[in-house]
Amino acid sequence: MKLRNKYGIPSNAVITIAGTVGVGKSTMTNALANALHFRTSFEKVDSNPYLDKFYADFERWSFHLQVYFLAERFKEQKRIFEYGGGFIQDRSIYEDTGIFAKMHYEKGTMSKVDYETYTSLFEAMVMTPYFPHPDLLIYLEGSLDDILSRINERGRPMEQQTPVDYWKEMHKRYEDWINSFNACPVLRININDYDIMDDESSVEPIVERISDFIHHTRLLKK
Ligand SMILES: Nc1ncnc2c1ncn2[C@@H]1O[C@H](COP(=O)(O)OP(=O)(O)O)[C@@H](O)[C@H]1O
Ligand SMILES: Nc1ncnc2c1ncn2[C@H]1C[C@H](O)[C@@H](COP(=O)(O)O)O1
Repeated sequence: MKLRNKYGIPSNAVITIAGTVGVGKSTMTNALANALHFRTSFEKVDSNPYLDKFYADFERWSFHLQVYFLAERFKEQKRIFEYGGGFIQDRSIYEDTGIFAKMHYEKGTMSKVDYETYTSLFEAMVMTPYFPHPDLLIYLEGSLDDILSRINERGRPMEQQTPVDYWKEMHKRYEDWINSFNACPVLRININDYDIMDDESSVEPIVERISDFIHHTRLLKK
């Protein structure tokens, strides 16, 4: 029996996976999409025309990269809407502004005027009643050491060449961000509490938690 039926997950649900770089979002996106027979929405990394340049020179490319990600995520949002849901999404649009753009502005690698332009574009596109929020945001959390090991193990050169302080700053910001995030319901999962790489069946307890969560929050909405 499909796990989706067993746990009564609505076929139109939209679940977004959030968390810092390297924490395991893409891996979780694939595992959940396979288990639930949902479609996936991934962010563009290999074909991203700005990412390498951005890591080589934050100041020069941070605005370009944010605008690129915003456009890509918005197109994905439209695709999800057109299919009528049933998606697992790798990273939420909220992290672009709440983590990345804010961090680069506050660290001085994005100018004030660029940040304001970006923020007003984000608000015009996202903070409207027409933008559907996900049914659930799964927040993956883990220790900085575990995450640094995963970044190294994955081996994207531009991330490995980035100073550890960058990932440390991001890790701290993620914790602060999730503690005040309220755009949609949040399910927090510690990366030490599952092992989907070695044991595919360990996704089932996660599906069960998702089911409890979605049913609870849908009941509250009624
Ligand atoms: N549950 C897990 N257990 C062990 N390693 C994992 C797990 N999830 C992801 N990884 C490894 O961590 C690295 C980063 O995972 P990835 O899913 O690409 O992270 P993200 O999408 O959050 O950047 C990859 O090398 C991946 O194989
Ligand atoms: N909005 C963003 N600003 C800067 N960098 C970003 C943004 N969104 C993603 N990224 C970077 C971080 C990683 O190097 C890659 C992919 O992210 P991952 O968490 O590994 O899926 O893009």
